[in-house]
Amino acid sequence: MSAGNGNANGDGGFSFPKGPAMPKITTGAKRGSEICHDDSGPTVKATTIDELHSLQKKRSAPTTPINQSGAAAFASEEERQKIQLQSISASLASLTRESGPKVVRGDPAEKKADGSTTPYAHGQHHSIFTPDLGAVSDSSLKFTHVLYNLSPAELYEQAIKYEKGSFITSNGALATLSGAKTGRAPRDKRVVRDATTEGELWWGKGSPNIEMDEHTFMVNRERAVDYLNSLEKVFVNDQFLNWDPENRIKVRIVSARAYHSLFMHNMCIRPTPEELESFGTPDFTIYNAGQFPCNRYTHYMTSSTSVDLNLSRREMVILGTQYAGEMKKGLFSVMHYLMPKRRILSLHSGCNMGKDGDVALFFGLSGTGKTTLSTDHNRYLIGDDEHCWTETGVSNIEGGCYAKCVDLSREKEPDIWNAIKFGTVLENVVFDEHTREVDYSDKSVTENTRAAYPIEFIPNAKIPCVGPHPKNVILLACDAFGVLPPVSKLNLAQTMYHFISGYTALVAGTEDGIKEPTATFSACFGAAFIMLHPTKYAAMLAEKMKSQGATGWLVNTGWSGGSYGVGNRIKLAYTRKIIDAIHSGSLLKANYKKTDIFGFEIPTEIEGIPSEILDPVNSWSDKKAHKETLLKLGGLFKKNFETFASHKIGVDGKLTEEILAAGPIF
Ligand SMILES: Nc1ncnc2c1ncn2[C@@H]1O[C@H](COP(=O)(O)OP(=O)(O)OP(=O)(O)O)[C@@H](O)[C@H]1O
Ligand SMILES: O=C([O-])CC(=O)C(=O)O
Ligand SMILES: [Ca+2]
Ligand SMILES: [Mn+2]
Repeated sequence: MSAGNGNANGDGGFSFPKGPAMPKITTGAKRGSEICHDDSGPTVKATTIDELHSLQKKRSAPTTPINQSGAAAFASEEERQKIQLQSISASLASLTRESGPKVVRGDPAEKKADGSTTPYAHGQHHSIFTPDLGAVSDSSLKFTHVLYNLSPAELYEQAIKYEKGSFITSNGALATLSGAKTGRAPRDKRVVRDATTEGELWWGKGSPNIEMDEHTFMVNRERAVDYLNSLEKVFVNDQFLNWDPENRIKVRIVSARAYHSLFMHNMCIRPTPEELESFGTPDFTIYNAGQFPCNRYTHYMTSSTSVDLNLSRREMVILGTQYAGEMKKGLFSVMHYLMPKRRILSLHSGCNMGKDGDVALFFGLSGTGKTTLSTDHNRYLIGDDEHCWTETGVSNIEGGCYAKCVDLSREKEPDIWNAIKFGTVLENVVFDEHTREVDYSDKSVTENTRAAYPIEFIPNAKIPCVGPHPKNVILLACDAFGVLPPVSKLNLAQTMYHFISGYTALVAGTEDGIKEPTATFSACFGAAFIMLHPTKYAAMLAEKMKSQGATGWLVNTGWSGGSYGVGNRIKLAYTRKIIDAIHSGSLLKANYKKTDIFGFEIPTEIEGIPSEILDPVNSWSDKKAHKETLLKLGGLFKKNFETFASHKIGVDGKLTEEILAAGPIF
């Protein structure tokens, strides 16, 4: 038994040997022979642990001095915050009861000095707003905490503390789950049909606008608002849409999840502190109560999901789906209504620009390659999904990108790979439980795994995200039939024909319920989001392409050598070479031949690509099957176009005729 060591006693506990007291350890007694060195470095100023913690966080000062001369001249920061909260309280108001909930800024979990977490209206806290009206319901007795435009770091903490399924992956991204819905639910989208929208919007067969009445909208709005107000805290994002300063839209997103707040932080344009100070009233508000279902006893509700757009009220309500893409695409629908009113064309397209200022648009349905191909290391990225084309050029609507992650590889898509880092939202991906390394090939949750990141995460993003008029208009189709050529040069009428047709073989997953590629036609390469008749957008596109002398191209990013199941998807590396040849202008100078049925002009050679794949018939071993499939697809195009045959496109009757003649002929 050695002195100084504890001994196990009979009870399995420890006792110390009695005896002379241990010699006291002294330090620094003899210079040069210390056994323990003195630990008395500089000490912290705090005397209690709470005080120490209070030192850690520096208070955010008002970021700019209050502008006394400008329009937004507030007496004090306190008053400015009060006005801001008043505006948020008004946004959250139940329209059948009180004027708005009591709101307070900050995290309810953050204890105040006196240990309380609930603020009092007459307390000293300066970020409180209490409406004057008396309480007529229990919800008006409580406070709703507002987490206003939180930073990514704060949102990470909120998500990890309070939202199941939130994790930090090894690359620093925030992995989240969107719940039962992992794609948009277009069948659950409703648009209010009222005196104004009745005549303005596209209704009926083929239209994405399934009508609902104003009253039903209010029922759902009340449901969403009551749900949000019942929570201890809500997230509020005040942001912008559209990089064109003259056509910027102010949006407010009220949501219940840090995931949704961070997603919109990344996807919308982030205001500077100065811009936020003078934000004022939003032009459009989203109420995202996605965790809460809609009530199926409500008229027009055919499932427990409802995504409702009311253009007159400038509001959108989300019930029964947590898939964040609904917010992004809901706002896009709004832009598809607002912009054409200003003679601006809104486009479901990616957009990038070369070193010499040549701009290309990439149209295509979900999964056809807009994000993948517009993210090009040799070009400036203007945006990956939603743009406007004005009298002066193009502008991105969004402040971020939303990339598909299925089978993502560092080697094939390095810029997207590197954009997945701290701040990025990673939806529905699977990762190693220990290392937190993401396995992008794992589709256990969904095929439609996504990364949402701010556009500046792409190194060659063009900030501000605007550019001159497009030179090339590239229509992307992922042809599961494998009969469309890898690239075709189109004349204007053909470009319009294919723009209105909007063909692809939908890649699994983005829209709820679709599991395998199937042929789809979606007008303007985004019928789910347009608000007016497709010919309205087509006429504007024709007019702009004509006046700018832009060239149209159709690029098949889908199958080659046979249909889905027999052939293979065209190598991304080949598609990139094709796109390079379009950008450089070399493809315009190539030799062309005309194809049967579709009458496409196809190049006979492109540098870096085996020439035999340029004409699909060469890559099919079964020539008869090829011909049959080509005719089958041609038939599907014809049938789809029937509904447009009776519509005049633009002012020029001649163009309409040309467009009708630009489809497959057999
Ligand atoms: N030849 C190819 N060209 C383009 N993309 C390809 C090709 N082969 C495979 N892919 C894959 O197809 C997917 C294209 O998806 P992308 O995110 O670019 O779609 P998107 O058009 O932006 O759709 P959404 O509107 O839904 O965002 C990517 O996962 C990409 O890796
Ligand atoms: O909206 C989404 O979920 C993804 C997308 O970009 C599209 O489908 O076009
Ligand atoms: Ca995309
Ligand atoms: Mn899209």
